[in-house]
Amino acid sequence: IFPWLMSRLPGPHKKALACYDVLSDFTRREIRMHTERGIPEELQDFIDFYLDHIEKSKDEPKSTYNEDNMIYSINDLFLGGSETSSTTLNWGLLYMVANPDIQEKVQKELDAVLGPSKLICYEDRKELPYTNAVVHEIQRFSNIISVGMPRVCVRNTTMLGFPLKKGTIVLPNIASSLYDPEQWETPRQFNPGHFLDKDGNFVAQEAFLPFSIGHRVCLGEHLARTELFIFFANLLRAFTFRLPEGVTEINTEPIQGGTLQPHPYRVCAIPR
Ligand code: HEM
Repeated sequence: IFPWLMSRLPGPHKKALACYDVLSDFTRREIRMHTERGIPEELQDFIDFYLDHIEKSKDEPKSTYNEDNMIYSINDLFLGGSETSSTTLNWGLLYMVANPDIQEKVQKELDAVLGPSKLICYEDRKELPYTNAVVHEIQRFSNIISVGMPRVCVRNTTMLGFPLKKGTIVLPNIASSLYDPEQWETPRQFNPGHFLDKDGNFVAQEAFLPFSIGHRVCLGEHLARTELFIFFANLLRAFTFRLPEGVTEINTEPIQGGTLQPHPYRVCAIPR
């Protein structure tokens, strides 16, 4: 909120700021490599498109397209796009260890539908309703964001009948939809049945909002959904996940932080 002040105050945030600088240096080097090779006729990636846009809007005095903003945007994609997906998968493996019957059912479905050498793609989810339901339930139950990004009302308004004054800060409570007892049969239990009808077909749910909703909905939603499905299905096709010998307790309580993380845990990945 006060970047100038924060960079001068001592404290643990200094480490985070130093990591951010390392990331920015990496991004700056990538941009330099692009400018040195020149913008190709056929634009290849995000940096090419952004550089092209800086060039096209250079005569617009109010343009916000500049190198600093490009660095912030690229860093946002790295930060928003890496920890979220890996934390969700981290939860997913923990839930599989805690629910070996569900893990086995996913593996049976994968074995029955996919050939052993077939590369798994996102389209396959249509033939794999149970696996798809499990991936959705991992996201619902782990609720990694829990409270979304703050919003400020730009004018006086009402929400669900409550008056809100201009300037009021509103925090979307994502957990309230992911755990809503009126929307989910067993909101506080890991239950892939939340996304299945009585015949075992996948059913999308309106209250499933881990990526939030509206104009500023997660930009990487589609990428994240694709990654989660493909990574999870590949992991369960190749391995069975079990607790190491002698370990009997599983802690599924989250550590509070930027995202809700599982406590560090050990599992055995047994090749199938
Ligand atoms: C499991 C994975 C992910 C979850 C649960 C998630 C969740 C969210 C949520 C709740 C928001 C806030 C939306 C709002 O302000 O209302 C958000 C924003 C955003 N996410 Fe994700 N995200 C995930 C993966 C990704 C990936 C893979 C990328 C990109 C590579 C990404 C990029 C972004 C960006 C750029 C924003 C800001 C959008 C804006 O303010 O307009 N996210 N995400």
